[in-house]
Amino acid sequence: MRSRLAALGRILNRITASVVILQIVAMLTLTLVESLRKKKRKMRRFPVVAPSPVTVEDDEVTVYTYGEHLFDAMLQAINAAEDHVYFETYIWKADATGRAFVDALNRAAARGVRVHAIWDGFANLVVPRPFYRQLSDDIATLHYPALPVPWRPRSWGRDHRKLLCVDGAVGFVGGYNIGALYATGWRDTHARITGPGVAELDNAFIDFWNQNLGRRRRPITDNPVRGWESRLRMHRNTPRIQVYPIRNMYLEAIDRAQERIWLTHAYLLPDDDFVAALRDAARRGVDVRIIIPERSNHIVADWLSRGYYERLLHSGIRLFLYQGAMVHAKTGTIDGHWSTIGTANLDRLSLLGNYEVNLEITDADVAARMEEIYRIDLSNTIEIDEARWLRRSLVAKATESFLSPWRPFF
Ligand SMILES: O=P(O)(O)OC[C@H](O)CO
Repeated sequence: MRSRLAALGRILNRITASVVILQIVAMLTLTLVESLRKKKRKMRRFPVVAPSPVTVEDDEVTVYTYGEHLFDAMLQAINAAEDHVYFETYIWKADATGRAFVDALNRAAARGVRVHAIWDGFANLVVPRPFYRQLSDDIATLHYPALPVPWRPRSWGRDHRKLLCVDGAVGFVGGYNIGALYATGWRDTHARITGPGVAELDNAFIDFWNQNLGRRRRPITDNPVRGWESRLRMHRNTPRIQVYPIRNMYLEAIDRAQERIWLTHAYLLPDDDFVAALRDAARRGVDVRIIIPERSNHIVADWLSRGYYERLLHSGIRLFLYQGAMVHAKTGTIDGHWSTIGTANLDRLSLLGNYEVNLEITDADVAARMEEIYRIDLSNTIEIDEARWLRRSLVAKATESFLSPWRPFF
């Protein structure tokens, strides 16, 4: 009996290993085919909204939806810096845009501005090290380690944040990484803040820096004063202390919604509770819409994401596929009151894995701007029709199911 069980165990192990290998082969094949197709695909223009500031109490919030506009504003802020620059990015490409940031940071350091720069090691594995060596020795840097300590799960999170703070007077946060492709080819969203709300961003940067001093870095001793009742609040996922408030921020806002929940997300792989919250909202009559890229830059993520569509559509949630360009935004706006612009995707890596920052704004004027942007984005989408979606090919359905066990890894 024991030997039969052992034999059965061996067979099961082999089947499991074969399925896993097949899944990996399938994902690699999809990625390879897509990368060949991508080379032939032409980038298309997409509608954008000119940035203009919205007043929120003593702050001003400007929403950026086009990379060139944003990068110009960021470089302008660095060029005008007099006291300090805190710069943090997930991806920092070694191209013309990346170099423009190196040059601006170097110029700021050369005129005596205190400059700190952080970038993620894993996200930039393909970027040649000499690129970062162009940064002046006067700049305090943190190349966040590419490899975590395997036996310390708290070290597994990537630094997925995108932040810039200048002189405590102006700050930027949102989905944009630094690179030429993002300047013109991707539709993303970032916010620029001026006023006391910048302290929220400063504080987020300083905490991260001071938690990662290592042996050679000096702490930042600034202590930005943050208001208790501000309409602008920063939520920070911090794996090191096992705190992930961004998921909760979304769930709470979704739970409050009475009229509309309009989300735009690059990668849609929500957990079951998140899906349940959206479905509950749709069932109580809330207009729930999600804009997602028709084709993102990660084809495997797209296939995993498609596995959710049926359930979402069936509950009355409307899905809109963004056409001709990668939409990389991580935003939401609810009921004309609440908005968020941040770095967190709707996937496990962002909601329960990485360092992330999301700005939560409770303000009708900002929500109106976000809705205006949403309507413009909608004009560049095609809505998924539930009946047609149900008729998609059997191969497509099988691929979605076959890959679905990998969702928790994204
Ligand atoms: O991780 P994100 O959301 O900054 O997106 C980055 C792209 O996926 C890079 O391939």
